[in-house]
Amino acid sequence: MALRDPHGRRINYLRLSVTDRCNLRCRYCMPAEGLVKVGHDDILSYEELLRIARAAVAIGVEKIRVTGGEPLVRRGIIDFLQRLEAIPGLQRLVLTTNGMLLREMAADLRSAGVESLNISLDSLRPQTFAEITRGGELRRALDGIAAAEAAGFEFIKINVVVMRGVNDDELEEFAALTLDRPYRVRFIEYMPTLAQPGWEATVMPGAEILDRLAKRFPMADEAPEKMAGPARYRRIAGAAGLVGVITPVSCHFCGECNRIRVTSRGIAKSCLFDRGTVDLRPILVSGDDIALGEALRRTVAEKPDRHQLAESNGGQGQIDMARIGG
Ligand SMILES: Nc1nc2c(ncn2[C@@H]2O[C@H](COP(=O)(O)OP(=O)(O)OP(=O)(O)O)[C@@H](O)[C@H]2O)c(=O)[nH]1
Ligand SMILES: C[S@@+](CC[C@H](N)C(=O)[O-])C[C@H]1O[C@@H](n2cnc3c(N)ncnc32)[C@H](O)[C@@H]1O
Ligand code: SF4
Ligand code: SF4
Repeated sequence: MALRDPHGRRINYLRLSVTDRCNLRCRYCMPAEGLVKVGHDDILSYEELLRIARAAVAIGVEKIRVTGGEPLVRRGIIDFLQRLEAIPGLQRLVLTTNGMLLREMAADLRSAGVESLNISLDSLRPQTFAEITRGGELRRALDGIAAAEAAGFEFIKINVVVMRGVNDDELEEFAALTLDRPYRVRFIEYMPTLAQPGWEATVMPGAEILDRLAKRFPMADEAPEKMAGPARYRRIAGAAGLVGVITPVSCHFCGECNRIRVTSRGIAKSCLFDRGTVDLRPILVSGDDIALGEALRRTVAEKPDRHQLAESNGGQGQIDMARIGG
């Protein structure tokens, strides 16, 4: 029977963070010095992550998105993904990455059974890219995307966090990438996850982004994909790919929320912004996988109907994106 939360939403999607480490330090996600490192013993083993994934599938999860930190920096990730993909009942295994290691790993990800990739890319200009990521090399990210295509990943989703005054002058250039490539370029509203007074000035609302693009390109709405996340898409006339917006700040897409999250430290979260959490570690130690499923059901039962970002959390700095995985 389908898994539903108390608000009647069907929950079939788990975002599983496998590490909080990262090879970049994006300004909107991490402090300059990085996060206080969690010891290897505090991070769940692959065996434990697999038990959680199996328990989740047993209660109704059909799609798992592996995330981080940066998931590709964890050693042994390919073998783990292969085992994850083999879980009976799991329909879709997908992954979000910053692309830095795709040049070396894209082909193995494909063979491991990862169905599609979401790749973060916030600028097409080397200097802006380096500023946002605090030292990242644009060439590596672009080579990573090319390697993913060469490995057979077809509909690559490109995540662009739009920040007014930082990269909002590149919207049209990003949208133009979809003209002859089948990318899904998604413009994401910057979320105030780190303490930042005056964060509102940095957010460019999705509606404004679409208005800007409509001035330059003729576009039509596209139907959402199955088991999809929060992006809403349009297609520029004649384009191979799609442009989309993800609007966590200006527009509540919470009414269609379909997901729960588990961090690499074994904390199940009912909502990206909510502090209602269930610690899975004591249950993992007990070895009782039925209880693990029950704990995940409790997480679903605690899902709020929507986030309170605009009302309460904004600029307070309590959302640890790199640990939660977005
Ligand atoms: N507010 C909110 N933001 C989310 C949620 N899920 C993803 N996001 C944000 O959306 C952006 C893109 O996330 P991705 O990891 O690419 O995943 P997605 O777009 O949800 O995934 P698919 O639709 O499965 O491709 C990130 O900035 C996430 O933090 C959510 O449930 N709530
Ligand atoms: C936390 S990252 C983890 C996966 C991987 N390291 C990556 O960057 O794709 C997942 C997504 O969250 C997004 N994200 C992180 N902090 C954000 C913020 N403050 N506002 C909007 N999106 C954010 C990133 O751009 C990325 O697309
Ligand atoms: S957004 Fe992704 S790549 Fe950037 S610091 Fe956060 S985890 Fe790392
Ligand atoms: S903010 Fe929370 S309730 Fe809203 S879509 Fe995201 S996870 Fe779901």
